[in-house]
Amino acid sequence: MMQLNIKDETGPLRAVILGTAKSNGPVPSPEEAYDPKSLEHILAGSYPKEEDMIKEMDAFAQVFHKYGVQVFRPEVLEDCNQIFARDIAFVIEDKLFHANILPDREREFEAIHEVLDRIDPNKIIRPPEEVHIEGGDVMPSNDHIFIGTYTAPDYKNYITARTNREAVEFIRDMFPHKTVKSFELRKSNTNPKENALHLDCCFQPVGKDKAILHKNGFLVKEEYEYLVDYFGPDNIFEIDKEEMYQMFSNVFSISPEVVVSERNFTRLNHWLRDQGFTVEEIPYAEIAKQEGLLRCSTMPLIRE
Ligand SMILES: NC(=[NH2+])NCCC[C@H](N)C(=O)O
Repeated sequence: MMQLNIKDETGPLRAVILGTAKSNGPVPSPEEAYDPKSLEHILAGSYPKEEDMIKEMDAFAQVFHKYGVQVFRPEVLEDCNQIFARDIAFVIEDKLFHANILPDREREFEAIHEVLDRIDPNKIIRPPEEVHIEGGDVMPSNDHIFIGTYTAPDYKNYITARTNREAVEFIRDMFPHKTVKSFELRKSNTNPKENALHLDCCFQPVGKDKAILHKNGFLVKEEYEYLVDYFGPDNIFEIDKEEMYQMFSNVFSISPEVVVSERNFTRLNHWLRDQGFTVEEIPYAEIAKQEGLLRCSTMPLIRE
């Protein structure tokens, strides 16, 4: 049996699910897109090629190998986009939550059965149907859990709004001893520069006390300021609209000292090194075209 353990975003990683770009399917039609950045590339004829994305994910797997992390891959389903393992499930402490994801993406969950079979069934939890929640919006931080959400009355008009009010209440009930703090995120179905698809598209803790943050991703000023206060203004790396579009906040921590980042994120990688981090740079610009990056492609199972 596998003992799940996730308390934060940066503890030393021991086991992870890494998505796969194999049999990703044909280029979707504009109507099939469920995020504005994919839509942009579908319309421009620059949608990423499977072979290029496979290479990028191989480079990511190599880094895990280098650090001795146990890596699970989903079973490859035919013509199914399984890159973003983050959203289909998430682990908090010793429980794995089966996300109530966008119906277009539901098939992806069954493909992680190799991992599910190793987990005590009592530790696998499926929230009730009315709870919409995806792992990209959920971030445990020791005695806190941060959740990205969208609760305005036009929620159902946004295919980019994936985590609802019921989800915040559900997580609160599950973890009564933790502070569950929610953040209203800016949503756009058509403009990727005005869309924080998930919380990890505008915010990401790094190390023990630092964070990458994008102000415009948040709809409520006080909620953004809560995070600035939580980490302290000097510990925040604020990114602009263009950097958020490139997904600067979607890097991935292997430990409090080691961050995997995209090789073109010059300003961020420089800052990280200045702060004493080891930065493992890999190419991930093709996958970035689908509005997800490194954190989105992983689903951590065990951190120490
Ligand atoms: N955790 C994330 N930010 N995941 C990104 C998922 C991107 C994917 N195109 C979607 O719209 O579902």
